[in-house]
Amino acid sequence: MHIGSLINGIEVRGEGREEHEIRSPYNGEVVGVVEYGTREDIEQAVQTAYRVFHETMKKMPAYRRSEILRKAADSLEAQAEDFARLLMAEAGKPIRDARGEVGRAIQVIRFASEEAKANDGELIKMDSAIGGENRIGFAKRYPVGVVAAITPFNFPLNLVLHKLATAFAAGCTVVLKPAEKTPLSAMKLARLLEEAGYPKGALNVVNGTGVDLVEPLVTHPLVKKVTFTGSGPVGWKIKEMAGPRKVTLELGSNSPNLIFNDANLDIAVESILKGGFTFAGQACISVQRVYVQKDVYQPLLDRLVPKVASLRIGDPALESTDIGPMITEQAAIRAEEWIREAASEGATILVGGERNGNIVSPTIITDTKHHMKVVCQEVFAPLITVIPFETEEEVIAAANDSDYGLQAGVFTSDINRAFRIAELLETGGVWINEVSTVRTDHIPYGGVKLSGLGKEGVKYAIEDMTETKFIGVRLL
Ligand SMILES: NC(=O)c1ccc[n+]([C@@H]2O[C@H](COP(=O)([O-])OP(=O)(O)OC[C@H]3O[C@@H](n4cnc5c(N)ncnc54)[C@H](O)[C@@H]3O)[C@@H](O)[C@H]2O)c1
Ligand SMILES: O=C[C@H](O)CS(=O)(=O)O
Repeated sequence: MHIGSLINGIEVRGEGREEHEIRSPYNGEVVGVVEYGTREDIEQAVQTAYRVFHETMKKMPAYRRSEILRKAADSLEAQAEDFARLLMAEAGKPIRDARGEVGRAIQVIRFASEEAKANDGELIKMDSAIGGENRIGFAKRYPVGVVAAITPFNFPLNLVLHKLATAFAAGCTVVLKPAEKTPLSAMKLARLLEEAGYPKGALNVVNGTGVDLVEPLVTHPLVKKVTFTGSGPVGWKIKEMAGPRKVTLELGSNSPNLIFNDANLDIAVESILKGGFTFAGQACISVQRVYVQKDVYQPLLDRLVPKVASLRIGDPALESTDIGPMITEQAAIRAEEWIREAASEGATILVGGERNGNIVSPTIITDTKHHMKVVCQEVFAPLITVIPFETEEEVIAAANDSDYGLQAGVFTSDINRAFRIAELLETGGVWINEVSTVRTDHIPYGGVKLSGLGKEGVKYAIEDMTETKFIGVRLL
């Protein structure tokens, strides 16, 4: 696959644009070539998106937007295996996980198709206010216009769709800057959306690095909303750049998962195994800090350690592979350094802790201290820390002692405790008897503290791509 950027339905390439190879994170094979767009491409893309918003999208009825999205979902379903193989190739995602991502992406488009036809406002009970008698009032939502979308490498299809399908459902147009490590699936998706009926220029994609392209994109006067998913430092910098524009930030975390002595340990262990190590832990809600009540601490480890040790590491193309490569060797080296640093300060590596090229073996660390990076920062690697606790108060304080707050998991069979803790955890979402890593694509999703700003989840992302206008009538 050789791609450029997509502006007004035309793939722009050549004319001095730099070529970059996309290589498999597993074996280094060339998977495709991308030509980086320029600042002028950003200018063209935003101008196009602005024109198409006013000339075309504003006139397109909701039922038509819904139909186009439905067609896109059908088309993605028909090409699901091709997309899964591309995700596997460009991101090194094990093929079973890649299929899972495509399955979710199809659902995202279907949710967006339904939401495109949902109510876009509400009637206000005007006479609740003194002076509101004989008035009719309603709040109606309108698309903001041009949306700038910036996306990460780890779910290069689904997280792109959380922005593109929702913007289209809302009636907005988009300029997308996908992760430079995984631009191929984004471009294949853009073509699919155009074939399904997106008007030319409703979706524009400019490929290249964030450093080069994001500042001119998010500061462009015609851009009305910036939606970013990625790492915290970059996200908060983008918010500063974006100034008065609406901003959504979906950032990282070091997700806590709390296991009480009345929990079903088998379910907890299976859930941690999946939630801590899928896609080599490269998910923002990956299980990272596992707090276990003292009397079940050793029994939990006795069950978990052998299962983690037997995860199958290797070629993401194989159906049997559980753990593939990390996205780059640099990312794997960083994880290895954090593990070594913790060990040098007294932490115990119960299993894993080794690196071979881009692959970090699935790792469990105990005897950690709060200040260790593997505890207090986002590890974003196949690594969990297991920490004992005694009381509910103690574990709530420990879980909340974090700069982040995206999702949490709590395992207990005591319904009162479950709700008590759900109220007290400082996170955007809490699961009971499920790990932090689970997300269905229609729930409100987004972090507090340094984990982000605003919500995604199809309906919620659409809301954030609209402005509410009050319209009132005085009855004469
Ligand atoms: N909360 C969520 O929904 C969510 C989902 C997925 C990933 N994430 C987070 O994303 C991170 C991993 O993804 P990543 O490595 O692709 O993130 P990243 O921040 O490096 O890159 C994300 C996007 O930002 C751009 N970018 C990078 N550096 C930039 C800069 N200096 N200026 C402007 N733009 C820049 C990249 O080109 C890319 O498009 C993790 O921290 C993870 O937790 C969060
Ligand atoms: O990496 C973080 C993502 O939000 C995980 S998911 O794709 O939404 O499940």
